[in-house]
Amino acid sequence: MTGVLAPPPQGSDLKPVPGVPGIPYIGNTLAVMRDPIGQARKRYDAYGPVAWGWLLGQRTCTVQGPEAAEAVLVNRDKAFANGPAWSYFIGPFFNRGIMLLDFEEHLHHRRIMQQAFTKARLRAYMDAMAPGIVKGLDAWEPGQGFKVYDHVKQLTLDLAVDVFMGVELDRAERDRVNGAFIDAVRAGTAYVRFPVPGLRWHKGLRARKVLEEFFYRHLPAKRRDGGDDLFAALCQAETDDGHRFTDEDVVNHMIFALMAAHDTTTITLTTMAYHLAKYPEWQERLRDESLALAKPQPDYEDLDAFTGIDMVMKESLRMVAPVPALPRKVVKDTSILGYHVPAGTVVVVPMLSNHHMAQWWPDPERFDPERFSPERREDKVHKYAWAPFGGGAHKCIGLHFAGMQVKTILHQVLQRYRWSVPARYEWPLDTTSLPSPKDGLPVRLDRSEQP
Ligand code: HEM
Repeated sequence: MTGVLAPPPQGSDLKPVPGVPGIPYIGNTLAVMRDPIGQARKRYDAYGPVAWGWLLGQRTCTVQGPEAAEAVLVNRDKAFANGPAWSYFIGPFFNRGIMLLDFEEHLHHRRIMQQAFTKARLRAYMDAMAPGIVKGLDAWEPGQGFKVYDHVKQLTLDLAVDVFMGVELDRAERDRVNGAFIDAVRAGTAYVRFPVPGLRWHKGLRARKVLEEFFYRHLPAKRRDGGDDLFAALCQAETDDGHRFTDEDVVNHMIFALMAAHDTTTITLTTMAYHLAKYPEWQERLRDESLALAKPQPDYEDLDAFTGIDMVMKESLRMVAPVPALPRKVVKDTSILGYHVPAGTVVVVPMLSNHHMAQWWPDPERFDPERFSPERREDKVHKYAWAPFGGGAHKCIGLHFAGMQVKTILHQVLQRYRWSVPARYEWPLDTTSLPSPKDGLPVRLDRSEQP
């Protein structure tokens, strides 16, 4: 049965938000998790761009399309807050991470953090990453059933220890920190959202303690000695007017940044690998581009020459947005595209399904990297039509880092390996949390004859 979210204020010309709430707390959650794109389409056809329903235990207003995304993410009258919305999912494990801060306080932290993402810093991260990529890829064992997702996840996790932490760890300590980190990320998607020993939430809280202890232990040396890693950069970051992070800030931001960087680049690389396996002509085109560079390891300036990799990366981010939805809590009555949205509502910008809207993308289910070619630039149709990195004050601070890491790794993979899937293979994408292939994306991996 249709019901409105809340009646608009008397005398206003705002419209009420329509929707089908469904069973309280549960609503349409299962259907949306199973098929977010199909459900979004149905909702749009029935109610238009702004509609509400129960989702994951909350009264949630889903706002579809780039115009609504812009209104929420640009957040002109500061009606939408990140902290209370994201905390519901990841608060206890990523406490006071920058994405969970709002308004003045967020801006203050963001200005300091920006110093850790300058071009000079990115160059240094790229150099720090190089040996780890070579070592990681050389250890891959060609054959049938090579699980791309699992291997890329391990690689990016190992790189995170080098580039983010910059601390020498023996294998046991590396595994302990990696394990804690994985538990903290998993906890965010726990069904049982209170600590029961053995279950995700409990493990997540324990993991947070392990990570805090680890970073506090290494912090004095980082403050003293500096280095080319993110941990050192956050310790040293200072704005022109002399603001720096406290020890507590550094620890909170490190734990959050690890999470923000790791799963997202893993998903991006896996989605690219999937499409390059399905479309071997694209794999060959990118390999030619990589071989034409004639360097095993690109320099920062070389990244611009990877125009094919860039288009495939953009198209992969369009087809599978690694952060599928951006939640916000409405902190004062507001309106979106002329609909009245009262304080207390959770608003969700569904980036994954936005990227599949036929109103904005011709033939949206088709893998077509050329749509990002200079001649076509289909993303130009609206500033927020393609927004896998979000927008506004919280726009991903690591987007250039992500591009650098993804392109550097793929360049190395293309030089060393070829990979394929059977012609009829379609990956089973799990969208119940951050997207990932249920089967790990098994491919046939062969060593490339070329150097
Ligand atoms: C392809 C890879 C990536 C994607 C798709 C991605 C996506 C996003 C998105 C959508 C947001 C905004 C969330 C919101 O508005 O609620 C975000 C924020 C953020 N990302 Fe990324 N990200 C990626 C890689 C990275 C990397 C590599 C880093 C760090 C090195 C990073 C660090 C962050 C941080 C710190 C924030 C919070 C910024 C703030 O609140 O001011 N991300 N990311």
